[in-house]
Amino acid sequence: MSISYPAPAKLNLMLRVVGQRPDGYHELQTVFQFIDFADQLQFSSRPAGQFSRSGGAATVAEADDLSIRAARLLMENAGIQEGVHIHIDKVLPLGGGIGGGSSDAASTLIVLNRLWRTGFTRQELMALGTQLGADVPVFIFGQSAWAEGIGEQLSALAEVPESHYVLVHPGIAVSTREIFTAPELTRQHPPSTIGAFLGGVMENTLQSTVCARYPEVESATQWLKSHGLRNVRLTGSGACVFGVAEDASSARIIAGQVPLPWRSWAVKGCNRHPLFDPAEQ
Ligand SMILES: C[C@@](CO)(OP(=O)(O)O)[C@H](O)COP(=O)(O)OP(=O)(O)OC[C@H]1O[C@@H](n2ccc(N)nc2=O)[C@H](O)[C@@H]1O
Ligand SMILES: Nc1ncnc2c1ncn2[C@@H]1O[C@H](COP(=O)(O)OP(=O)(O)O)[C@@H](O)[C@H]1O
Repeated sequence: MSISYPAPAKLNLMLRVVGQRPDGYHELQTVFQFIDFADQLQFSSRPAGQFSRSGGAATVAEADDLSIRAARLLMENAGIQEGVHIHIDKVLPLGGGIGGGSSDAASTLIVLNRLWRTGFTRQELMALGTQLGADVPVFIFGQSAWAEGIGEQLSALAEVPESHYVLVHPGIAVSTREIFTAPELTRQHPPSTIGAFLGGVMENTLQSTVCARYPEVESATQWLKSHGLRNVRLTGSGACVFGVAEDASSARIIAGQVPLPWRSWAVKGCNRHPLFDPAEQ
C-alpha cells in the first residue's frame, strides 16, 4: 500500500492589486495561508520515461495535469531518467481560487525530490514551480506568507491566526483572465503593509469586479455574512468565498446549512504546510 501525501488548498487572506507590469501581469500584495482541506497523492515507480495518472480531475487530460507536468519538469532539470504513476484523490474544486492544481504540482515536486534524491534546495524547487504557475512557489515555501510581485516574492508570516473558516463554492467558475482584463478593475491601489493586514485590513480588491460579473459570488458573500461570519471575502480571483467562524463546531453547523447547488466546507487555517520540513534547505 502506497503512502498518501497531502496537497492542501490555500486561502488569500487579503489580496490587493498594486500595479501592472509591461507584460500585462498584475503586481499583487497578498497573504497566503494553507487550510486543512487537501487532495491526496500517491506515487509509484515506473520505467524511465513513463508518466501516468489515475484519479485526478476528469476535465484535465493526463498530460496536462500539473502533477504530471511537475514530475516531467523535475526529471528534465535533474538530468535523470525516471518514470512515475501518480494517483490523485481529488477533492479540491477546480478554478475556485484555492490553488488545488498548483498544490498538486508543488507536492509532486517536494515528494519526488525526496524519492528520486534529486537534491534540489527549497529555493531551486520554488524556481521550478514558478514555471508551472504563480501560486506554486508558496506551497513549496511551506509557511503562511506575505507575497509581492505576481506572488513569487515571499516572506514568512508566523503570527497569522489559525482561524476556523466556512468556505463556500457557489457552483460556478470564475475566469482569472477575465477579471484581470476587466476594464473596470482598479489596478493602482496604494500599497498596503503587513502591519495593516495584522491590524485587520483584509480586503480582496478583485471582489467588487468578481461580484458584479458573477452574482452567485455576491449571493454567497451575503449568505456567509447573514450567518454571522466575520471578515467575509473572496479567495484569489474566486469563485470561493470564506468567512471566519467562532469555533470548529459553529463552522461545521453553518457549512452544513449551505443551499444547493453550492458546496461548503468547515476548514481551519494552518501556518505550516503538512510536507514542510524545516531541516530541508
Ligand atoms: C490571483 C491568484 C492569487 O493567488 O489566484 P487564483 O484565483 O488563481 O488562485 C493568482 O495569482 C493567479 O495566478 P495564476 O494561477 O498564475 O493565474 P492564471 O490562471 O495563470 O492567470 C490567468 C490570466 O490572469 C492574468 N493574471 C494572472 C495573475 C496576475 N498576477 N496578473 C494577471 O494579469 C493574466 O492575464 C493570465 O494570463
Ligand atoms: N491536478 C490538477 N488539479 C486541478 N486543476 C488542474 C490540475 N492540473 C491542471 N489543472 C488546471 O489548472 C486550472 C487551475 O486550477 P486550480 O489551481 O485548482 O484553481 P485556481 O487557480 O482557481 O486556484 C484548472 O482549471 C485546470 O484546468
